[in-house]
Amino acid sequence: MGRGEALFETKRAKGREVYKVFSSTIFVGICLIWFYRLKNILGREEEEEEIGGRWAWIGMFGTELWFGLYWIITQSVRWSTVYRYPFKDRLFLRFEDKLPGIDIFVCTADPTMEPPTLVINTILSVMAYNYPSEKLSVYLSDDGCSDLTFYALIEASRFSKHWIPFCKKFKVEPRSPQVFFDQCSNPEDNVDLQEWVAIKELYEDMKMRIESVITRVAIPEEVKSQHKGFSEWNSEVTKGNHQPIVQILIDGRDSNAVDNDGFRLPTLVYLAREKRPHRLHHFKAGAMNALIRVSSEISNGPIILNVDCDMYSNNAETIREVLCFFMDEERGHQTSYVQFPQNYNNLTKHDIYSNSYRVVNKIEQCGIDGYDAALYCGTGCFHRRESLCGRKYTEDFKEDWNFENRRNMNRTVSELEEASKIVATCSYEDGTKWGKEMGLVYGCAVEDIITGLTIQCRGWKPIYYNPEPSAFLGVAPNTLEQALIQHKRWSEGMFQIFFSKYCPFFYGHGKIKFGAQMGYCIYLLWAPNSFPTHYYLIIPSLCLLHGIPLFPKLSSPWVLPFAYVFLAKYAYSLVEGLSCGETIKSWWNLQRTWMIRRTTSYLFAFMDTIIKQLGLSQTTFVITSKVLDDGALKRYEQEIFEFGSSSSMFTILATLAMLNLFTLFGGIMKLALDMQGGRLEQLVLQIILNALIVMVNIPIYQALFFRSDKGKLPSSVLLLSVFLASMACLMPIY
Ligand SMILES: O=c1ccn([C@@H]2O[C@H](COP(=O)(O)OP(=O)(O)O[C@H]3O[C@H](CO)[C@@H](O)[C@H](O)[C@H]3O)[C@@H](O)[C@H]2O)c(=O)[nH]1
Ligand SMILES: [Mn+2]
Repeated sequence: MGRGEALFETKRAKGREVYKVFSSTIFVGICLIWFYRLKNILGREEEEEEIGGRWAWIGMFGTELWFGLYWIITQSVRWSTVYRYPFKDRLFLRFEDKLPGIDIFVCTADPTMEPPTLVINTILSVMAYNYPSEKLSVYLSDDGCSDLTFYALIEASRFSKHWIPFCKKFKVEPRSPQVFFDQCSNPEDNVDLQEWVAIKELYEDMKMRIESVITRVAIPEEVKSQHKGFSEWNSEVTKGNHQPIVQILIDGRDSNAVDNDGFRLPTLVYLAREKRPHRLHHFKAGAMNALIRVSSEISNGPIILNVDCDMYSNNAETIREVLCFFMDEERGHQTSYVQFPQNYNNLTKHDIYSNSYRVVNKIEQCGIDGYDAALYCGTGCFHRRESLCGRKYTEDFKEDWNFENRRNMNRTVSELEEASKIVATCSYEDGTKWGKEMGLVYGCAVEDIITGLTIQCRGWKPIYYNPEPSAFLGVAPNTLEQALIQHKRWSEGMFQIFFSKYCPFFYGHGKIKFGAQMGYCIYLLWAPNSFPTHYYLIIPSLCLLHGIPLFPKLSSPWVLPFAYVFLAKYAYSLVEGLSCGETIKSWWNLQRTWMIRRTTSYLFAFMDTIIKQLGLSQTTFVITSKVLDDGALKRYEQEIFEFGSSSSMFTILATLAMLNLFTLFGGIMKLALDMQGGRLEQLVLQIILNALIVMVNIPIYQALFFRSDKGKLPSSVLLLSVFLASMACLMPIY
């Protein structure tokens, strides 16, 4: 392999031309549907008089117009799919002795929802990367400012002396100890049995110590005496009100900081940035910006990896692969960040809450990448420090990869800590560009997406890379409520971007490609999908009950576009899903999940966005919990829907389900009594639609009527939903 060969390659997906032809036929179908609606609304007056439902028809037109336009937007990312291939052997030949320093940021925010053992497993997995340890620096940002998390990190720093050499010696994968021991309850062939038993025991002991401290709530005095850092937690410190805390637990420059085999350890730093009441802290974006500054004082690596506390490294080689995208002589200097997909290790077989995002990860993200606009998704992302800190891309930009040049070797640990505290105060950002043009952008619940967009608009070209096996694995929300809360935050944050000055069509105009602008809008417009979906779930069913036809009759040729668009779209979606690794059942679950998200999370997100636009409330960030009680966990594993409370979201779901049940039976009964063949022919499509909705809702009926476990829907929800659905059925339709 000679010098100068590219360090990575980009390939375009095949078969896109065929797809373009196919999607054009769907487009024709959609236009015909629009035409049919318009024609009927405008020119059907006499007939109208007797059947009624004019407004219902107008609503159908509006709904189908929206769905059609939204479908067009989703096409952009299917026309330009690219795949990336790094060559890490070439990197090895050219750069092995010149590898740069890497700074790794892990964010945590709450010791109960994000247990310290989970956090340190992530920390240990990234400390153990197959990379020169003295060039790695790992930073934990603790927005919970919890001495329990701090204690766990001290324990992890000690355990790492055993864990890192063990991983490197036996090429262990994955390098999260918990996951590693869970996955192989018997040591594999390549691992020495004695050493395996010894290290497992050390791990279990450590875990027990951490958990026993957690159950005792307060840290025992004898533990506190082990480290000076505990003195920071005096009686006045609370989560939302405390001084900045920076503790360098391992100083990678120190020649005494070595593991059991005598090799240098990575730097390890604990950070709790200052927080004060009445001071906005900007959630994760604020934490990340503090991390950027603190790390620039301590290690100042040119590349920053950022992971959420649950996203452990699943492949020890990842850093070298990523460096190919940054260090390629030809194109590397354009790369701002390399984003990996968010994958999870706690998915069930048929993915009941549709957390796998297989099509998004394998097609849509690659499609946006094809327009040089890979999305930044907040975790599993390697950034170039310069581009993240607001630098504009210029052709002559050249990174200084030299490790020694960048790092301050002379300052003592306490000098570094003091300097870091200054940049981690609340007031440090006052009057600066942090949160606007520097670092992560403030004021949006999806700080990641908006930040990625601004970086692209500064001329950089990010990369999306989806290797096998996954580079990172995390914890997906495993109750319905958690999943919906997450989607509410996401869809709200994204819709807010659409309305802000960052709307890709304006902000990105002339800076990113039009396809990319459309690609962004697939996600930015999640929230407004809620109304048309509600409409389609309610009105055709009610009209069925009232005998008002909304679709062409079966013998009319106008049935064809409806049937074609529906069948072609769903058949394609199924094929696409299966090709990305969905099962038929998980695909079916996905259709249900979309319905549920759109009718609940997106509805609330839409309304809250409007309220925020009016200036009536502030951005918040509701953290998704990563723990579950045993009963709920068991139900999750058995793929039984978890409700268990009477939240308003569940009431909406139950009401929609009951309504469709009533209208289906009511509508069919009425038809049967009527005995008019012509009527039936006119309402067939509505019956089919209504029946499909009922089928999708089966788990909700089970939770309402047939279950007795804790995760069922409470009877108060049943009563309320029956009441609301009946009222809706009594409503006249115009
Ligand atoms: O005030 C806060 C709130 C959250 N976090 C951290 O942010 C991360 C993501 O929070 P989580 O509750 O797990 O939300 P998810 O929906 O799983 O996060 C996804 O979506 C977020 C944007 O909504 C991105 O920030 C995340 O990176 C992305 O994984 C976690 O590590 C938290 O500890 C903070 O550091 N400070
Ligand atoms: Mn998460």
